Amino acid sequence: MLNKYARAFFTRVLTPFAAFLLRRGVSPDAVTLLGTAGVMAGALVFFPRGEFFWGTIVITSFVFSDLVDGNMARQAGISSRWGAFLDSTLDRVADGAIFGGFALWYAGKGDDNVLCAVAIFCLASGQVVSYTKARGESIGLPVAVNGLIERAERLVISLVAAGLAGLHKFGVPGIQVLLPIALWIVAVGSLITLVQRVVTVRRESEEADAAARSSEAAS
Ligand SMILES: CCCCCCCC/C=C\CCCCCCCC(=O)OC[C@H](COP(=O)(O)O[C@@H]1[C@H](O)[C@H](OP(=O)(O)O)[C@@H](O)[C@H](O)[C@H]1O)OC(=O)CCCCCCC/C=C\CCCCCCCC
Ligand SMILES: Nc1ccn([C@@H]2O[C@H](COP(=O)(O)O)[C@@H](O)[C@H]2O)c(=O)n1
Ligand SMILES: [Mg+2]
Ligand SMILES: [Mg+2]
Repeated sequence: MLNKYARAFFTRVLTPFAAFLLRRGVSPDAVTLLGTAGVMAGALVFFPRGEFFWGTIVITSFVFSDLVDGNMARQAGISSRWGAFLDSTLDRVADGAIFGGFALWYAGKGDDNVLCAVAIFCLASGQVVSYTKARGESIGLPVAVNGLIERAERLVISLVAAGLAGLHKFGVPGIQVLLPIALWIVAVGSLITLVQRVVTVRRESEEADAAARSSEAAS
């Protein structure tokens, strides 16, 4: 939903910044790499220590690079297969660091095995959700479904909750409960999305196989 409705808005807002970077000689690949490094640092330095507010601030400063890199490539007319591969692959790395950071907190000082497991489930299911689309497309299917919770939703739900939960350290009472709630929502939403995508791939692959068999029989 966010990919559909919010992308146009962010494209308008970020286009001047992307043009500025291009004028300064920065490449889209450099933005992809630097953005991922920033997200990883924010997630792995701050989240395992329970510093959710500062971790979210650092991650938010870098995560929008994922919208800037493609914007730069399109403006400069240099969109490439390599760029698409690098972008998607490093998305997986960044997501691993974010949910891994939550899991490390709950495995350590956060001391909650159930939430540690939920965070690991969010990490794994998010990766599998993205894989279903990539693998389906690689075998020639359209995978014409996005599903309930795509990457943008996973990030917005968990980061808004983490940022607000982090305000607990500044004296806001009770607010830390938002992070467990968000992780449960992302876990359940990702499971539903996974089922939606698998069902779609199953239907599309049966249709494609049937069409191939009938054209073989006809010839
Ligand atoms: C006192 C307040 C303290 C709290 C501070 C909190 C502040 C802010 C908190 C959060 C901000 C989070 C922003 C997150 C933005 C995410 C942007 C982003 O990276 O989106 C990426 C997404 C997908 O891009 P790609 O096409 O490159 O990726 C593809 C995708 O990954 C596919 O995976 P799949 O979806 O299938 O699982 C892969 O299959 C594919 O390979 C891959 O290429 O981009 C978009 O979707 C575009 C839309 C982005 C919309 C972002 C909306 C942000 C909206 C609001 C944030 C601000 C909220 C502020 C709240 C403040 C609370 C008090
Ligand atoms: N280093 C890069 C990054 C991205 N691209 C191209 O942009 C597409 C992704 O667009 P986003 O708005 O989601 O970032 C990607 O598929 C590539 O075509 C690129 O060329 N180089
Ligand atoms: Mg990108
Ligand atoms: Mg991306």
